[in-house]
This record gives sequence, structure tokens and C-alpha cells, in this order.
Amino acid sequence: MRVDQQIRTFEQILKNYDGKLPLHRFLVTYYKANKQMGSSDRRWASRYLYSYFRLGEALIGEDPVTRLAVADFLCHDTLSLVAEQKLPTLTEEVGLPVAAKLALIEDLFPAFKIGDVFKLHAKISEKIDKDLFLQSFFTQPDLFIRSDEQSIRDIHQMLSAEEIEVKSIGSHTLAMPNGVKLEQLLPQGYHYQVQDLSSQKTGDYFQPQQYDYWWDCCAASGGKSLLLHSLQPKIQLLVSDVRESSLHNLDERFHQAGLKKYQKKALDLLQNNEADLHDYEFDGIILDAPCSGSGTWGRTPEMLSFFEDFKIEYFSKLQKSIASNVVQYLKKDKPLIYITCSVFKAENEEVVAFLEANAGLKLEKMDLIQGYTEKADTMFVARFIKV
Ligand SMILES: C[S@@+](CC[C@H](N)C(=O)[O-])C[C@H]1O[C@@H](n2cnc3c(N)ncnc32)[C@H](O)[C@@H]1O
Repeated sequence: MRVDQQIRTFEQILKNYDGKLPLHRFLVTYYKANKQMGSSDRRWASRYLYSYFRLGEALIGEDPVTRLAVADFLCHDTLSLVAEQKLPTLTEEVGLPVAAKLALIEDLFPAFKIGDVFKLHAKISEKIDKDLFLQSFFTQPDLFIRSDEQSIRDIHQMLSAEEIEVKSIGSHTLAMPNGVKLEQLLPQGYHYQVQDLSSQKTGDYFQPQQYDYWWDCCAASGGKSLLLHSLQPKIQLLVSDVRESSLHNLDERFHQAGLKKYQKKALDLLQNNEADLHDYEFDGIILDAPCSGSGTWGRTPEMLSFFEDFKIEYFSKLQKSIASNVVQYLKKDKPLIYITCSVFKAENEEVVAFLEANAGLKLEKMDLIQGYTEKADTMFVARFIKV
């Protein structure tokens, strides 16, 4: 495809995309409606759109095609036609590390400010290394899977045999480039969970005991419950979520993982749930809270442009209300694990301070899991004890 045609396609898609759907879903629909696009056209269009959004608001004064060229140059180590046409002096440098390429772009475009990539950077938790975090947006995060030791060894071998660049992390985790089609590459019968590395690390905070009764109160399709169960199979479990539809998905996953004994309820944790929960008392609660998801925007870079600032406060209030509401069902001296995939102070440290002051909880430890150094999501986890 000639460069003019690539640019026309890019501009056409950009004009039609309003951020209401996640970009990957929008592109699937777009390609279905535009069947004349061959697979190579689709690949280039996806690469261009994703690269473009990784620039956030940087160089917002430049025209979109120049911005695309800069973004594509920063995100890839192979040259695109657009980068070649628009940045002819940099064609030899495309293989350099991101930090070096950023310096070249800053020279060429004095208006380029790395802070503009993530315009809300003043609101992020202090523990985050801002430079590394901002730079990480130009690298696509990896795909991570978790399984038992033997399966991880077998899967590693099978993927290596297919020449997939796969890396072991500890004995239960593999990292590989995003987009690897595991279901096509692995024979049936291998059980593994696709779960981000930082999400897996939150499990270090659970510390469940045999025969404990735990509540995963924002369970969605059960990622944290499955992690909990892998740490301690002999637990009792209640899972709930406000969305019944996500809980159906959970049944399927639990079944495949051999998690058979659990209770399930659709509960809105902003309401009074006494009718459903009055005689419940838990040995542990996992609150994987609804949040901005800003720690995962490396996977959904369109959010850098479409997220609306007021939502941070909205989520912060929601998190405080939900956490305050569930504490009443926790036994004294037992843990509440508070988790977000957000980088904003208002959803992390500020919620912790609020809960310590108002909810009868004492902070035992907290951490900002810096996934941006490991091609993973950035997450926050706090372990409280009910006083
Ligand atoms: C971060 S997701 C949970 C992800 C899940 N724990 C996992 O590991 O895959 C947050 C969940 O909170 C749920 N949620 C949002 N508002 C809620 C409410 N008022 N009551 C209960 N659940 C709520 C959402 O439906 C969503 O599934």
C-alpha cells in the first residue's frame, strides 16, 4: 500500500473514532464494515492508530500526520512509510532505545514535552518514577499467563518451539509479546490464566489460611478469586459483583480451574445489603475496586486522549463508599485487601487515609506495583486489618 493510501485510511478511521468504544472493539467493527481492506491494510491501520494514541497530548499543535510519524517512530523499531516520509533525517535511528529516540524528537520538535503524553501526571502517586512511567507509553505491554509449575514449563517449551519470544518470571508466570494466539498454539487441556504480572503480585498481600471464609466483593470474572484459590485451595468463598453478566463468565473460568465450591451473589455495594448478608462474617475481603484503570492505559492508549478528569473524583468517592460499606462484614483482626489498577493518588493513598480515619481499619502495608518497568500494568494494593 502506498503511503498516501495508508495516510488516507488512518485519517478516515481517526475521524470516525469518538472514544466511546475501546479502540480494539471499534477497529474490529470498522474492519468488518470495510471488507475491501486486506490483512496488511488492517495491520498497518491498527499499528498507526495505536501508535498515534500513545502520544497522548504531546505535540498537539502539529498536524495529525506529523504526530503519527513521531509516534510511530517512537513506538516501533521498524520503519513505517509515514515515519520515513515525514522524518527523513531519523530513518537510521529507528532501532535505538525509546529514551534515545525521545531525545532526538525533542531536538527536532522543541514543543515536544514528555509530560504532555499523560496530561494528568501531576495527580499520580508519588512512588511512581514519572520519567519511566511516561516513557513506558511508547512500549506495548506484554501478555502474562499464570499456571502451576509443570504447566508453565510445558507451555514455555511449546511456545519456544513455535519461536515465540517467551520469558519465565518465577516458577508460575510467563511473559510474551501481546497478540500471541495461545488458544491456537497450545493443545486443549492446558490450564492457565491470562493475568497481568502486577495483578498476580497483589496475591502476595492475601495470605489466606486453610478453611478461611473470603469474600471477593468486586469479582467480575473472578481473576483475584482464582489467584486466591491458587494460593490456598482450602478456602470458602463468596463472590459478588454488581454486574450479573460478568459473574456468568466467572462460572466458566472457575469450572475450568477446578474451583467448584463457592457462593455467588449479584450485589450493589452502594446499597444496603443487609437482607442478603446479615449473618455473614468473613476472614478476608478482597476489594478490587472499580477505578479509572489508568495503570492499564499502556494497553488502551486511546484513554490518554479520551479520559475525562472529573472521573477521578467520581471513582475516589465510589471506592470510599464501597470500602466503608463492606467492612461491617469483616471479622475483627482480619484483612481487607484494597486493590486498584490506577496511578492516581486520589484512588490510592487518599482512599487509604480516608479508610484509616473513618472505617475502623488499620493499614498494615501498601504498595504501588510499578508494572511500567516490566511491560506490565501499574497497580496499587493495600492490606488493612479491622480494628
Ligand atoms: C476492577 S473490576 C474487578 C476485576 C476482578 N476482580 C478481576 O480480578 O478480574 C471492578 C468491578 O467492580 C464492579 N463494581 C462497580 N461498581 C460496583 C458496585 N456498586 N457494587 C459492586 N460491584 C461494583 C464492576 O462491575 C467491576 O466488575
